[in-house]
Amino acid sequence: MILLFPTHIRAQVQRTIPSTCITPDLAKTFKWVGQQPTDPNIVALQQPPATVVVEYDAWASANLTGYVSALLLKQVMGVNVKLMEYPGSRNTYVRNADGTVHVNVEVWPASKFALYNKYVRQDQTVEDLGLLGYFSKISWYINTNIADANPTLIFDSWRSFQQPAVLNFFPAVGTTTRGRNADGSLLCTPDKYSFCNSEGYYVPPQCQGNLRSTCREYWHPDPSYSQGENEQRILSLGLKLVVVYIGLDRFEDIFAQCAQQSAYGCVGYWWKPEQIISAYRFTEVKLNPYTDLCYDKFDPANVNATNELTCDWTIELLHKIGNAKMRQWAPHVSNFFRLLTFREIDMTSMLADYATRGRKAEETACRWITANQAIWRPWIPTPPSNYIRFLDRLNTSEPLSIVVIILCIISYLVGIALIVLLQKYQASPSVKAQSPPFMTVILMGAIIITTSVAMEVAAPSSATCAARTWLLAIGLCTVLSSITLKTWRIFNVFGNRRMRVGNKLSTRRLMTMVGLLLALDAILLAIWTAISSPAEAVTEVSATTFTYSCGVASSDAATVLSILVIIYHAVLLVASVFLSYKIRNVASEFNESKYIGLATYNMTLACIIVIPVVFLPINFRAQFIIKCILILCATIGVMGLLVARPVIEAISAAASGTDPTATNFSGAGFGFGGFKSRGSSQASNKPIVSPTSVTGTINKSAQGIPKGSSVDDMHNGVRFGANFAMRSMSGIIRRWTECNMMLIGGNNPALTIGPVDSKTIEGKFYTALVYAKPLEAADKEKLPGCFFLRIDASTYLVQTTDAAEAEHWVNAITNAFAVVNASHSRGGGSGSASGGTTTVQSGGTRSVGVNSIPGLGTAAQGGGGGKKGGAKA
Ligand SMILES: NCCCC(=O)O
Repeated sequence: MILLFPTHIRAQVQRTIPSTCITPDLAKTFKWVGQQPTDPNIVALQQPPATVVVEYDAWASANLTGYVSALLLKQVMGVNVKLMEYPGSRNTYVRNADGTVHVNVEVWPASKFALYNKYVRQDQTVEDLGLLGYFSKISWYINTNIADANPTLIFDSWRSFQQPAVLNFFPAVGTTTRGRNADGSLLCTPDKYSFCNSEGYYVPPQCQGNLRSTCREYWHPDPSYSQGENEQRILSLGLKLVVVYIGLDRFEDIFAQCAQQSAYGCVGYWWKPEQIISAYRFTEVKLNPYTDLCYDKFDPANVNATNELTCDWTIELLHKIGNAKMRQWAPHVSNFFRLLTFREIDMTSMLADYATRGRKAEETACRWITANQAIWRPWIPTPPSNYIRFLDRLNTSEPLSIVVIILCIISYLVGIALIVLLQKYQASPSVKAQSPPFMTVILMGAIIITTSVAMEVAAPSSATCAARTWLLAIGLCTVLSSITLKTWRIFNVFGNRRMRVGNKLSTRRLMTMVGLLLALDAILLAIWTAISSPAEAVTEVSATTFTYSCGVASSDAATVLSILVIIYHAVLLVASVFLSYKIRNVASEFNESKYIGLATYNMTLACIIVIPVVFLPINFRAQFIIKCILILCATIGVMGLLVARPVIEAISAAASGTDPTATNFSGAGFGFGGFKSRGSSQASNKPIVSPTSVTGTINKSAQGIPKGSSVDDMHNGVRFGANFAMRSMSGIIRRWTECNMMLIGGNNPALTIGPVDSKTIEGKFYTALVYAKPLEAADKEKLPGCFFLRIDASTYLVQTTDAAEAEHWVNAITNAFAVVNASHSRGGGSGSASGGTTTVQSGGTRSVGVNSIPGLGTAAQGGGGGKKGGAKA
């Protein structure tokens, strides 16, 4: 059988459910509503869903059943009910299956077996919620008065409608106005019901053409009710009737009006139980008794002469149907509808009340509820044990919150202190080299992130939930975009050999880019906020406790937006990691790739842990502390590695007087600022090379040489530098150290570095793998007179008097070690580095050690002046 579902274009109506019927005191006894615990921490939560849509189809008994169930659900069980009246019943299975409605309280099954099989048995998208309790039957009725007024004629048999003498009492075709849909179209049109003609009538062959005037009107409220059955009966029984579809809204009045007079007859489709049948005088028309066999020959989709229907309707046992998933998401509502049953007397008494007391279904339903508590009381299920749950929320005075608040305060103080110190030391090379404007922006980002963590302590609400996400995202974007763009500039200036655009990447330009990235982030966040509507949401903690956490509307669009926001920040994070990796070998004062790498590693690790922790179903306190501590550690780490480190270097340099920008230096320290004013080099003592007392020797040789200057001893092939400043290019805090340097040329070259402070630290003697390199142009301006010295794998910055002096040393070292370095590279490569280094005792009295000159890296331990490994001394 083909199932046809005509489109219902008559609008459905939402009915208002009164809020006063059951007294609050009575409702409270069922323990679903009105539970007001004295402890303010106990909150009674209704189970989802917030809204259950109850359908009833537009006739009186269903209207009453709908109102009784809606009033009880709303007022006794606290469920939000939307009560919908539908004009046609046939699509109720589709509506229940797709969730447009959740329940239909009164379904007439006889004409819907095929639908039942499809949706309940096969698809299982609709659930049979059981019998409603009262019986029903559809019939043809005539007004009793016409039969009483004409006792010689028989009106109440189907055969009467083959008799012209009887038919003469009934309205001629076209007398009664046809019903229309809200859009003005006729109720029955051929596109929706194949049996109807374009005039909106069903006209059987025995009434077509000239025969039309011999036929009379048969009144039908709606073509979707018992679809095709009336039409096939008229055809199969050869009745002289044309079906007029009047519409349910007018049918009752027209039929009741007919019942109250005897001048004309009317025959139409109606049913019991129903109020007009009991309130007015109607007589059922006798049809052949119902048999299954009789209905087997009927096909509602094909009303024609090849099919047949000649018998009566069967008695129907009405039932309830509902959306199959309701059992999971609203078990208490599903249980209520399973238990809902009315006796015959309940419905007939309600219909009588409805007919006689103003036809207001909500009032009749309320009167019945008030008078029949004993009947409906068993329908109300007992609330589940977890219906009332304790609210367990994070308190600002509990230890976890206090720990987070203290960490936030520390983070704020570190951030603010660093901003102040940045201002103070902005001219110091170690600070200046890292671009103070970027460091300030990074600190501001860190402070914004800290604020987002502080918001975690505040109770969730629409405002705090949105603020947490906004602050975290904007803070992250500020930090990451600053790091990325700063690193990008270094990459382009020093690392990217193909694209030298360094000069174009001014700080102002890069700051504009940071602003653009932030603007894009803000746009993404604004769309995310509009679509996701962040707000507090109930989260189960246990069977008896719940908490409020931040949640978002669950929709595909919201998920996509959340993923986009995460991807946007992940891209910035990956970009900063990638660029810091790319510049890892750039030998520049600007290069802090190691620290950027460490900072981004911290942040990546925090994200890798925080994101799953936020989504995992773990205890909200554990979530809170893990999330806050990780974010704060990463934030403080970023401030420490990228800002505090150069600031501490600057403070340290200023304190020791080795800050090249310092205008004054203390007597104990070494001031590069004073170099240039110390005059020209002058020859003095000839250095004596002795492996056993190198430091003492070069320090003796340094006496009398102006600080920072060099002398060449051409006779011995020695170049001597006094009071240079040296600093490692690696290490967290890189301090300048004052030292003397002696380069010995010839077949066995050697570089001796001796600390000026020879009483407390030791010197070194290098015989191979010693390289020198000039600074990049950008560095030269900031660090005048400096060159890079690479010994094995460690790189140092050495500052001499001026650029010419630095260049001289670069050339001298490169030339002196050219042959030895080449043979080491060919032979053992850099692995032989330690073999080229001998640590010498200071003053011949001190023991040999590692890290003997702070800031100059680690030297292999050597004997008292002996050479080790592959060194070619
Ligand atoms: N009350 C009559 C309903 C008939 C039908 O649902 O088709």
